[in-house]
Amino acid sequence: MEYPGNLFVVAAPSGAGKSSLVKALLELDAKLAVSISHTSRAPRGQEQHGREYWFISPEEFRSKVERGEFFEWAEVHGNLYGTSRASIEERMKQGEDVVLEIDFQGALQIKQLFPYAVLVFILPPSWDELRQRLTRRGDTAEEVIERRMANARIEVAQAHRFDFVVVNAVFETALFDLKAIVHAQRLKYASQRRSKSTVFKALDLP
Ligand SMILES: Nc1nc2c(ncn2[C@@H]2O[C@H](COP(=O)(O)OP(=O)(O)O)[C@@H](O)[C@H]2O)c(=O)[nH]1
Ligand SMILES: Nc1ncnc2c1ncn2[C@@H]1O[C@H](COP(=O)(O)OP(=O)(O)O)[C@@H](O)[C@H]1O
Repeated sequence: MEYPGNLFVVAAPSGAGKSSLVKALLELDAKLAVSISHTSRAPRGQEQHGREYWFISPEEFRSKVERGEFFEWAEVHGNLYGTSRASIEERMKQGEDVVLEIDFQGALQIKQLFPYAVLVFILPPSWDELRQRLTRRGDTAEEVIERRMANARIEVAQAHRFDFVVVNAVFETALFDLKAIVHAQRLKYASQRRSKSTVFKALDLP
């Protein structure tokens, strides 16, 4: 499948800082939009239906899977998550850029479907720091933290299948790396079209 916009996929073990980094990236870059996923997990804290996720029941999720409404879906930490076609197709058809913040299984499914998608894996600087971030966030029970730490080892073992790996030690440095990846991809894509105006647009020099 091919659409005219760029597609960026960001994955990371839980607590590595993916949501904070993508949020900061979106604030800096008005041309990027994040896709809102569907999930069968219950909302946490201040989360709102249609803002962080579309929260639906496991039964609704399964019937959407059967109707072929997802580009990809996966079970993560015991809950179901998926990227619906409706959430990104329209935007991509318009040639706009989309970021998917999903787990590594979903990222690899997206790469099969959209070989031009740019896959970025966010790494924590150490296992200890990952545990501390999960604990500091304060919304995750101790036994859940243990499960996430165990999953993190499985997830990090897949990092070599990604196009880029960004280490989130110092937040601003990791954000800078992400910005560089987005910029480079835009430029590469624009130059493939061999038009000066698209190259200038990608460089923010319209
Ligand atoms: N495959 C897939 N994974 C998703 C999707 N949406 C979120 N995830 C992943 O599901 C995992 C759990 O997310 P969440 O429940 O928000 O918890 P968090 O890891 O603490 O932020 C994270 O790795 C997300 O990236 C999706 O649409 N598809
Ligand atoms: N570079 C960093 N240094 C220290 N803490 C960070 C850094 N990046 C993110 N955090 C913090 O770590 C916790 C997990 O980040 P979050 O973005 O929720 O992770 P994820 O979406 O990957 O689960 C949050 O409390 C966040 O503020």
